Amino acid sequence: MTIANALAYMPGFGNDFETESLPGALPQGQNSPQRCAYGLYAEQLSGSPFTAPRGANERSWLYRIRPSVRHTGDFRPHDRPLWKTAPHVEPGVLSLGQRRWDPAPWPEEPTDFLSGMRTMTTTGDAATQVGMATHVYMLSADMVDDYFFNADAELMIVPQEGSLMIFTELGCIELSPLEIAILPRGMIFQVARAEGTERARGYVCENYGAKFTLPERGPIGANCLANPRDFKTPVAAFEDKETPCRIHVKWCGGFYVTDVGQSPLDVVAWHGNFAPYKYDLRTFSPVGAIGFDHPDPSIFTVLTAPSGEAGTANIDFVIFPPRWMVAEHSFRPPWYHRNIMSEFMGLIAGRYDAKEEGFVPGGISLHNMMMPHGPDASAFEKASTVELKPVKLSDTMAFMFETRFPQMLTGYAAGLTTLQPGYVRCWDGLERRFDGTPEGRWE
Ligand SMILES: O=C(O)Cc1cc(O)ccc1O
Ligand SMILES: [Fe+2]
Repeated sequence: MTIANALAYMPGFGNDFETESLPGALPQGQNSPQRCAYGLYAEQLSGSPFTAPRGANERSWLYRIRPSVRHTGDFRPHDRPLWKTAPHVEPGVLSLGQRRWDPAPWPEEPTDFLSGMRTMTTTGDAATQVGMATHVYMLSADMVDDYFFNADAELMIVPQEGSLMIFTELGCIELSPLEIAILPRGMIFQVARAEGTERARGYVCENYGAKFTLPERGPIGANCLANPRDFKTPVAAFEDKETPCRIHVKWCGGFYVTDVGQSPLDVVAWHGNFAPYKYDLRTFSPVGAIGFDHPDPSIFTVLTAPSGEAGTANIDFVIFPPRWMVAEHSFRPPWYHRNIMSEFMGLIAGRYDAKEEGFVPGGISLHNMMMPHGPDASAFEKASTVELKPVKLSDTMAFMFETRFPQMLTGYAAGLTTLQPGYVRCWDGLERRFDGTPEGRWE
């Protein structure tokens, strides 16, 4: 990539930003001058209906070398058989149950961010803007003359291995494991490997519904959890490239490609609040049990994508970061539970406290709607008998895409050789301890 600007970010969540990569490129005092500086075209990108209430109204004004109508031609269908969109129910695949996967095998052929995308689960309906899909990406090649936009969804990218350089219409984001990026619906971008990365792997959540936003903090007050200033939006950067390029589109579950004669990443200046951003998970300030018991994992919500119903998210993005465990006279790991929401989990680094083994970095677990789960037998044994000193849980970063809807497995997910056939055996050791005495039986 040739990028006509430095890699720099502006802090804040949902701010109204302004940035220009050439002096005077951004009009002042108005959006649409009769003639824009540098011969640029003004274009509005709307991320909400024009009439959305102020707090939910998102749009940006882009000042670009060509209007984006010149960045599309005829769309040709393009096959991407491993990237699925809801509604998608694979015949013969059972989605009910508890599942766990080791990291998926790397593709034999080189793949880029688009060809390396493999869908694990889908739910809802992209066309009615409800639900989501989960994917893993595995890439060993850069997008060079290929660009992409996703009309179906906002994208959350959660790297697990390798660093990415994401060049969007509004600027560049360098993204490494323990960071996440959000790319707004419809925004054109390109993904390459950052310097020093040969291959990269991670998780993606496609959010078909309302955009991710910060959860309310309630009685926690004005600070902690994810703080707004730790969200970073890139400054304007543009690519002035007049050679044949392709723009790929995902639209209502279909994939299409169109040829253009130049780079669509030609935005020299922009202002507004519909913009990509990244967030470093290490800046999340967890608030937890400093007395006793184990709170609901919603205390670790980084971002939530609301549905129309209060407190019932289309998606909650929750992390399990390093933290002190100090609860007294308590079983400290997650309790056994059944959840009306469904839980897709990934492990970015280290170990997860509810599972002694078998859940490894790059792996996935799925505990679908109302499916019972909790600590494996050895984690139960250990947590039930350990001396309850303050303990630092370090070297750990798991996350959860939790949705109000059941998640449907794809044929790819169900057929992976890395699907662990004996996962449910991890609870086999949870024997009867009831023997009629208040102490129970602990050998
Ligand atoms: O199932 C899981 O491991 C995720 C989870 C963690 C927790 O601390 C409480 C509930 C929950 O679903
Ligand atoms: Fe759970």
